[in-house]
Parts: sequence; structure tokens; C-alpha cells
Amino acid sequence: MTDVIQHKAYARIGLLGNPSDVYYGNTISISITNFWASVKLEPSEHLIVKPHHFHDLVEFDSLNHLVNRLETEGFYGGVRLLMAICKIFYKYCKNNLIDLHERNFTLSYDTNIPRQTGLSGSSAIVCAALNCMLDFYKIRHLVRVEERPNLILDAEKELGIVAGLQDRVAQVYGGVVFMDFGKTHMEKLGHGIYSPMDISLLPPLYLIYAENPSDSGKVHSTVRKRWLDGDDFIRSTMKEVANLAVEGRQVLLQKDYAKLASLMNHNFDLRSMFGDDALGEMNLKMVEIAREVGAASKFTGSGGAVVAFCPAGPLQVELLQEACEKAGFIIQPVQVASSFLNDMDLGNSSST
Ligand SMILES: Nc1ncnc2c1ncn2[C@@H]1O[C@H](COP(=O)(O)OP(=O)(O)O)[C@@H](O)[C@H]1O
Ligand SMILES: O=C(O)[C@H]1O[C@H](OP(=O)(O)O)[C@H](O)[C@@H](O)[C@@H]1O
Ligand SMILES: [Mg+2]
Repeated sequence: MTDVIQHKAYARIGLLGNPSDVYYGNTISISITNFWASVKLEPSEHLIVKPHHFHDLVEFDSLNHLVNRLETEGFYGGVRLLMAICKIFYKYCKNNLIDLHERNFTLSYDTNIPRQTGLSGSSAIVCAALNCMLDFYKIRHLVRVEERPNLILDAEKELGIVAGLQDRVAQVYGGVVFMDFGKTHMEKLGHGIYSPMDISLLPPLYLIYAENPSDSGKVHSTVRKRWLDGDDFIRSTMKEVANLAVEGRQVLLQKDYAKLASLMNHNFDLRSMFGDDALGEMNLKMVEIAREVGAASKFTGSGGAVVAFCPAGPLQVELLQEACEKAGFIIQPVQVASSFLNDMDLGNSSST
């Protein structure tokens, strides 16, 4: 009864096809153990959502400190995410006639995912919290794995954040997943078709990032509006982006890494549809630096971090490391997470 429940959810990299997940496209995404968010649920008398001592700072040294902090980190931390998933979870259970016991809990969180860098720090917090609640109420078998990414996305939608499913799928499934968000099954099933791939198909990848918060909701809103208005250029470019993941799946199965490099670069080039202002100068610089040494590179998400691949091998990796250090960017090898699904999760899944 008094057991503490704790779950981690990891950062993710959009390897190919992002951001077409927001637009009935396809992606290949990877869950990585380099960074994670963790959420703790402790039974308690009242229902409490605890602010994080750093990410939800409300006490400052001075007015100058407060303003500086808001300008670099924005207004929000993770508390709103935890509250939003509580609301979505409760409503989902109610609508699906899932009985919840009446005991209360305290939620707290921590994260080392660089903030708002397109590594999916937001949905990691939400995903870890959802896992805690599934265990607290012992209803894991009643909420299918394919549905869970939708709940996580709904929590962020509740806050007005424009985002897609790829982050949430990678964080629920783990490993490498090919995702098909085609309109037909999105409308018929209410979710995409998610096919885990063998993680050993991936070549060594590198993560480059800078402390450079960018708001994924803001980055996406203009393109989203143009897509909804039926803008021909945005619609056709987004289809092209989606096809890169479809092609990428075959390319990975054949271990054709030269082709993988060209697909990654093409993916980034198509992101120019967002416009340089939305993409951000520092983000563009990260991609440029990788390309200068002949590495393939693209955004992991909506901006802040870049995934790079060195098709020419270790010497090229050294050049890339030197170039990043010189420019003040952090670079580290990507550590791919294995699948997170257990027997109970797989037992209630219909499409994996
Ligand atoms: N590391 C973090 N710590 C606390 N809250 C975060 C963090 N990262 C994101 N958030 C919360 O999630 C919201 C959306 O973040 P988002 O732009 O999607 O970033 P990311 O690329 O990391 O997912 C932020 O406005 C903030 O409320
Ligand atoms: O633009 C993208 O590639 C992704 O942007 C968001 O992810 P984030 O890590 O918050 O930048 C969004 O949630 C994803 O669905 C997009 O593919
Ligand atoms: Mg996000």
C-alpha cells in the first residue's frame, strides 16, 4: 500500500521523417539512454503535484534574476505537464469505464534532458508520470500500448502545445520504431501502426546540442496553420518528408549507410519550409558544422539538438568532435535504449 512507484522515460531522436508525424506521415524514431526524466509517485493523504526546485523556480535572488531566468528558460516547468496528464488520465478512465480506487498520491519529477532542445523533454515527463499512474491504479492491462502515446499527446495538447505522436511512441515503446501515421488508420484505429526495428541495424550516431531552449509549439504553429489551410507547398513537402522514413526503413534493413546519410541530409533540407527564423541561427549552425566535415545531420526534433552520422568512420568522427568543441557545442555518442515493453504490455497490444 505504501509502496513508492518510480518510472523513467528517455529522450528521443527523430532519425527520419520528422515532423511529418504531426501530418499523417511516417517517422523512424529512437529512444536513447543519454538523458531521461523520472517521476516518483508516493501514496499520500492529499493529491499533491510537487514543483521541481530548479525547473519550477519561484524564488529568485532579485528582479534581475527573475527576468533573466524567464528570458532564458521561459515561464514553464514540468508542473503543468504533470497536472495535464492527471486530468487526461482521469477522463480517459472515466470514458472507458475503468474504475479507479480513491487513494491519493504525491507526484514529483526530475529530469536531465536538456530543456526544450527537441529531445522530447516535455513528453518524457508526461510518459513517466503516466507509467506511475498505470501502476498505482494497477490498470496497465486495461490501457493498450498503442493508446498510451495518445494520452501523453493529449496532455500536451491540453496545454496548447502543438506536437505529434513520434516522441510519445518512442518513449512508450523504447528501441527503434518505424511509425506509420497514415490518415486511414489514424482515423480508423485512432492511432498509428508502430513497428519496432532491430536496434543493431543502426550505425554509430552522434548527438550535438546547445543550451538553447526553443518552444516546439511556437516552432510548429505557422506550418501547422498553413497545412490546415491546404497550402500546396507545405502539403507536398510534408509528404516528401514522410517518404524519407519509408525509404529509410528499407535502407536500414539493407544497412545501406551511404544512402542513410543522404536521406538524413535531405530530411533537414526539407525543414527549410519552416523558415530560418523559426529554425534558429544556433540550430542551423550545428547542422552546418557537421556538414562541413562531411557528416550527415538533421534536427532530432523541432530544434536545439542535432543527430549526426559520419559515413566515413572514426577519423571523420574526430573531426566532428573537434569542430563541435571549437564552436562550443556539446557532442556525445548516441546510446540507443532497448525496447521497454514487458509481457503485460505486449499481451494487450494489437498491432506490434
Ligand atoms: N527539461 C524540462 N524541465 C521541465 N519542464 C520542461 C522541460 N522540457 C520541457 N518542459 C516543459 O514542456 C513544455 C514544452 O516543451 P517542448 O518545447 O516540447 O520541449 P522538448 O523539445 O524538450 O519536448 C515546456 O514549455 C515546459 O513546460
Ligand atoms: O519538429 C519535430 O521534429 C518534432 O517536434 C516536436 O518534438 P520536440 O522534441 O518537442 O521538439 C513534436 O512533438 C514532434 O512530434 C515533432 O516531430
Ligand atoms: Mg516536446
